[in-house]
Amino acid sequence: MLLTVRDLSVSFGGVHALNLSHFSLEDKELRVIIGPNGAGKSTFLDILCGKTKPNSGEVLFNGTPVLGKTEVEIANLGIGRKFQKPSVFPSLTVYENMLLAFKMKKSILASLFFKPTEEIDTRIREVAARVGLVKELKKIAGELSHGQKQWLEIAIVVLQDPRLMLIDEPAAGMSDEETEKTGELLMQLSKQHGIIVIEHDMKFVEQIAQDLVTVLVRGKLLVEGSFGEIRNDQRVIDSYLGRANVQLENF
Ligand SMILES: Nc1ncnc2c1ncn2[C@@H]1O[C@H](COP(=O)(O)OP(=O)(O)OP(=O)(O)O)[C@@H](O)[C@H]1O
Repeated sequence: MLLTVRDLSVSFGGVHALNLSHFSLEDKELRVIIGPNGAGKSTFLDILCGKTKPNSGEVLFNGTPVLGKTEVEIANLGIGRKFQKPSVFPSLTVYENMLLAFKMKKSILASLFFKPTEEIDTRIREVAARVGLVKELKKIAGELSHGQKQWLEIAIVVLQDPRLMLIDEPAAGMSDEETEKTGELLMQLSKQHGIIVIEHDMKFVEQIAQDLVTVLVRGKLLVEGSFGEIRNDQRVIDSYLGRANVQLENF
């Protein structure tokens, strides 16, 4: 198992945000987590990357305990996070943004004297090709389309070469074409990385859910199953698919 989670619990001001009895992910598995607003999906990813400290529980990443480690230590262990909100530097080029992914791995002093090597250049071009941004490398990131910005964010996570990528709503705000391209990209990436994706767009979930889908409701695991099982599960329909925040257009 790449990731094993037991009895993970966190509350904010007395409100249980997450109470997850178990969760596990295989190496190179692509898992989609769905659930209504406030179900604890982002909180779960926040705990996995060290942004939020749980009250109790256990998280083993490749056999190593994660809880208690800092965000940097967890990133160095091999867990990379892409947040929903774009965080690329808009005035830098795509290439420069990607270069920063290498600089940020170094100490402040070392980053001042950082010189891109041919190896780094090759790697940037290789990852840019994978996310479909080769022609945009010299473009200012602020001028990219919304979808391209999201792919740049994914590229930056990929450049850190994590064994596990945590991705929050990658298709939010994307056109149908961009959404489909993102799905193809994630499926490609899952050949090399374990991936956990949070998503509301059910058409997109259907495209990428090749393995299990996990449904969280009010901080708890409601059910796990294939996309087909989840879609027809009455408990999932009652607590999520029948509700307003799920994106079911064209579904
Ligand atoms: N930093 C925080 N302080 C206080 N309450 C929080 C904090 N983060 C999350 N919560 C609460 O914890 C619960 C779970 O929130 P979370 O954002 O994890 O849900 P979610 O499933 O990701 O929802 P959405 O689909 O809307 O993003 C909610 O009740 C939320 O208000």
